Amino acid sequence: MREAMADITEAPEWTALAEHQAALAGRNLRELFAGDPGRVERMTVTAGDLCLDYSKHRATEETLRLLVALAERAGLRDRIAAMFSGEHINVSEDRAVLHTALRLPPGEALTVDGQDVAADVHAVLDEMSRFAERVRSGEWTGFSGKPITTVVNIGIGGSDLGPAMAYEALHDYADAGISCRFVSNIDPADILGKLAGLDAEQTLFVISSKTFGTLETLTNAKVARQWLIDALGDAKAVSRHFVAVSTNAERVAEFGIDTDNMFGFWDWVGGRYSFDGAIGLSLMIAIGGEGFREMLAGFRAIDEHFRTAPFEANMPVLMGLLGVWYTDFFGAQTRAVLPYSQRLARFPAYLQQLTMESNGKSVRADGAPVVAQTGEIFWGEPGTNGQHAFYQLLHQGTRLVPADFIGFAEPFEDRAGMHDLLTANLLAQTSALAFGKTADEIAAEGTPAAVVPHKVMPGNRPTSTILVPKLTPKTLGELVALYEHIVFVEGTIWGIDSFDQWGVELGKVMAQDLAPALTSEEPPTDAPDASTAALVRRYRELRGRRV
Ligand SMILES: O=P(O)(O)OC[C@H]1O[C@](O)(CO)[C@@H](O)[C@@H]1O
Repeated sequence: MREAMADITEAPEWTALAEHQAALAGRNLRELFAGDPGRVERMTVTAGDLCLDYSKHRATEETLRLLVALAERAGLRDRIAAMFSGEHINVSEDRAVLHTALRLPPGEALTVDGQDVAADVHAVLDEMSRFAERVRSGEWTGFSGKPITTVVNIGIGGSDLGPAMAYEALHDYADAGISCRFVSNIDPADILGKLAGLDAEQTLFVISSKTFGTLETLTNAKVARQWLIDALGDAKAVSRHFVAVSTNAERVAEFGIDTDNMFGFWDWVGGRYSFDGAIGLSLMIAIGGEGFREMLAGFRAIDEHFRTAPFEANMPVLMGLLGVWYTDFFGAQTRAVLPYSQRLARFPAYLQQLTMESNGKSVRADGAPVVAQTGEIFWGEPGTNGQHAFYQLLHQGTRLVPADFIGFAEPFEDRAGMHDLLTANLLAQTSALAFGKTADEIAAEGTPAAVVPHKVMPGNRPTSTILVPKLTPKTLGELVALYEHIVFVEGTIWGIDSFDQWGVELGKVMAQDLAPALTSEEPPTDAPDASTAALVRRYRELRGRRV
């Protein structure tokens, strides 16, 4: 039986925040800015290369003081120390949570549960680098002796979203002429689409699965293996074209991949926290070991900042606390993440797993029901596409949607001043969201009275703006670590275990149970409920099977 946790909503700090919210609710951002010339300077914080302006939040100095007090009450300081030192803070699985060890600098020691974790991490990184270099230089060839030109990562969830997002973000740094594709869905359209046009002789498959037991990944991997054998006419080709990333050597061997060509990690790395380790192999092959290590340096810079900066100047702490502020004191349900970079198109999808699989929980770490709302719903699209789709609701809808805007000063390429226009749009949006336009201002422009209410821009809509010099391996690492730690801060306040994901298991088991009923030519037997039974019959009818 775990020790019962205190109810955070009963803490005086929570009550103080609730009272403060009531007092602040009637004040808008125009007022908060007008009465406070030092606001922007005070509400700007840097961490590594990231600069966050959080002045456009419905918060004052007092809000931040109270939020920081809440963090202290929740024991955030000790929790951070516990995570970094390898305590088993993933209580439901009795595991350490050590993704931060994946980016420890060479030479720094960390022993956890009697294991030299730092040495293990660097041994795998070195193996990955050696292998990546062999592929990149053409020394590692396919079965027929030709160099590899395409890497296909097969994985799902954390074994896909991280490397897929990072490859798209960093493909300009792919300097060895090797491109990557990512297959995840069990829908055959995914793998068939990604295999189309590939030259089997020059394709390397990286089968990425922490457990090596995931239905989607193993099924796709089998399809890929058959495709390769059909194309090259020899099953012996598999060993030159398949490598694995996993914690489970036994299953890798069972699948038929030589464990000499397996890159390992450990149960103290959660899937959604893993692409800065071996799960990033495809990315490393594309951008090289050096680029990958630059990315790790970015992660590390934010780890250090998170671990050491005072809460008042700590970017992940401030952003996490503001997440709690809107979720629990304003009733906000969602948070938009709006990168003004086409290269970060997959960043919101990546964050969805990172944040929602981590903090979408209704019980606390001690097994008792949560006492507050948890788990922001993350969503977003790159700017400016979102502006022409859903920003209408952000500006004039009835819901409060706090948003993170992410912009980059230096482009990779530019035509006709497009990059400055992109940035101008980011700045315009955050300003319009914050300060809006009043009925008087609209009427003064000569707008007919009947139209004025439709054009009123209420403003007072909170945003963070993160400005980054350039999208590089390092700054991508910084951005990802920032959100990893935001998740941690929120999870700590809510008292939940942010590192398990039991909620995904039931559906997986039920799908396995249902599959025979769909595929058999015999009449269907049991289904779990009447609706599902009827849908099974309908599906079989449509598929021309006996009902
Ligand atoms: O890497 P694996 O073991 O194939 O798991 C893939 C994904 O499946 C999940 O368990 C969710 O279903 C994720 O947490 C994980 O990232």
